[in-house]
Amino acid sequence: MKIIETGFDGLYELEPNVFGDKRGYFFESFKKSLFVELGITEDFVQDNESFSVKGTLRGLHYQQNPHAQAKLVRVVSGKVLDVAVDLRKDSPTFGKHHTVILDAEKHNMFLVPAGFGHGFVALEDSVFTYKCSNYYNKESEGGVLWSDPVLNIDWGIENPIVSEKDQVLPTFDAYKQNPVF
Ligand SMILES: Cc1cn([C@H]2C[C@H](O)[C@@H](COP(=O)(O)OP(=O)(O)O[C@H]3O[C@@H](C)C(=O)[C@@H](O)[C@H]3O)O2)c(=O)[nH]c1=O
Repeated sequence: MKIIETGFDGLYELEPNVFGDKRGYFFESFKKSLFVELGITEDFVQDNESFSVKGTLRGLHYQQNPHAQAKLVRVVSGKVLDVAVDLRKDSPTFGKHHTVILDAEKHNMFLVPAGFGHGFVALEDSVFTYKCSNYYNKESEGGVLWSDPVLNIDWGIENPIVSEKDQVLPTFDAYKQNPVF
């Protein structure tokens, strides 16, 4: 497993070792002992999967403490642009974001720690899967508006398909008035 630094504390891209042969491929998508060796000690307790048609955008989401979640995300088919925004008010990268293309053919993953807003746009029809270090808790859900110009995220798309809930998330300036991380 190759771990790629992003310049953000706790945020990593991961590239597993993939064994290809005439049948197809094999790789270890999660192995606790290996992650611990890499310094990733999250206790993942829930796995999620979603399917998004090309042009769908989900995010930017988080759960507040004590239900905050680290997420280990990847796509099993298709390709997405994945985005993590640092929402930790005392972080040197507060308000900044990092993007990575998650590609089913590359099998790469993104480890997004608690304290980040997370979202993605499907560049193709995509099946997205992720492990979470805390259970879903509806009352703890929060988010920041994906299109907020203050965040300056280049999603590479003009009119994405967005849920009603995600169209009315607070701006980053509003989040800054009452940060939760
Ligand atoms: C996230 C989640 C949703 N749900 C339900 C609530 C709702 O009825 C339905 C769809 O939920 P949402 O619209 O919030 O799904 P979605 O927009 O895909 O939410 C996800 O977005 C990405 C970007 C993330 O980072 C995830 O943590 C999660 O917030 O699924 C669960 O039952 N468990 C869960 O863990």
